[in-house]
Amino acid sequence: MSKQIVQIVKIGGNVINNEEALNSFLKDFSEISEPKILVHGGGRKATEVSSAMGLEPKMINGRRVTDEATVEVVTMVYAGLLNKKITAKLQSFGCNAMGLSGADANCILAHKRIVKDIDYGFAGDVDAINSEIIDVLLQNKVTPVFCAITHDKNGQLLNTNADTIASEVAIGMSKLYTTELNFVFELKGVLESIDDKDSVITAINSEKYEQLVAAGIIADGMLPKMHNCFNALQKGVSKVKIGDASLVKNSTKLYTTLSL
Ligand SMILES: Nc1ncnc2c1ncn2[C@@H]1O[C@H](COP(=O)(O)OP(=O)(O)O)[C@@H](O)[C@H]1O
Ligand SMILES: CC(=O)N[C@@H](CCC(=O)OP(=O)(O)O)C(=O)O
Repeated sequence: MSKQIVQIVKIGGNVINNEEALNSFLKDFSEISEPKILVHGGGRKATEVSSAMGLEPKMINGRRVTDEATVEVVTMVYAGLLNKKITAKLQSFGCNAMGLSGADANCILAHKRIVKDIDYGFAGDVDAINSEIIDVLLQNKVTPVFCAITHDKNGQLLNTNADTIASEVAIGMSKLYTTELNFVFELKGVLESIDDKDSVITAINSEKYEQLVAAGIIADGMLPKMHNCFNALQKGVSKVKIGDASLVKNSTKLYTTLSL
């Protein structure tokens, strides 16, 4: 018997910061009939709040350098304000959402990110997804809403790229379901030219990806996003798409599909 489909949708910080776009996206998301999981970022809001508090935001290769003060700010912004706001909005659209960090029910276990020559501070890389507990929620028609905060089981919270969380949750759930992963952001897809918002590259495989990186066409936050897309495909996720909010409504043919 074929496995049931679960839709994993990741929403980025630029859409979250636009109240109208966020409401419209969440309404469409709540209408997805299959079991679904939402993962949200909020990097833009965290940058605003950090700056207002006199902390200088620093990103390297699309990831935030997270010192002790910053991990407190991002926990307040991601696991507090944004996670609860999104959950409440989903409830208003009739979607029984439950907002979670990776520490809740040990859903997402991570370790401090160690990369040669770069100290990212309290940034996390994911080790394990508690797919059994997530499945209990799905079986009870509860929609998990994950923010970008994980933990290390020693009491340390870790700031974790939300694209990575989406991809790891999709991989983890692939044991039990056929998983489809959708990255929703403010553009229509991966663009050939960042100045031409309609120049969507509709299909990218691993070879094309390497060419696009070498040519500098894929940069900044798109680097970890694409890396996560291919990681997901290699580890059992069935479909990966990148596009704007119309992706969840199935109302557009213009988006990027990834393949190995
Ligand atoms: N070729 C490209 N196509 C689209 N976006 C790109 C490309 N290269 C770099 N980017 C940048 O990547 C950003 C998306 O990454 P990020 O900000 O991390 O997304 P999200 O909003 O999902 O968190 C885009 O806003 C854009 O500025
Ligand atoms: C370690 C790291 O980079 N964490 C990210 C988590 C939030 C995120 O990914 O938000 P977007 O999806 O809106 O970019 C950050 O703090 O920016």
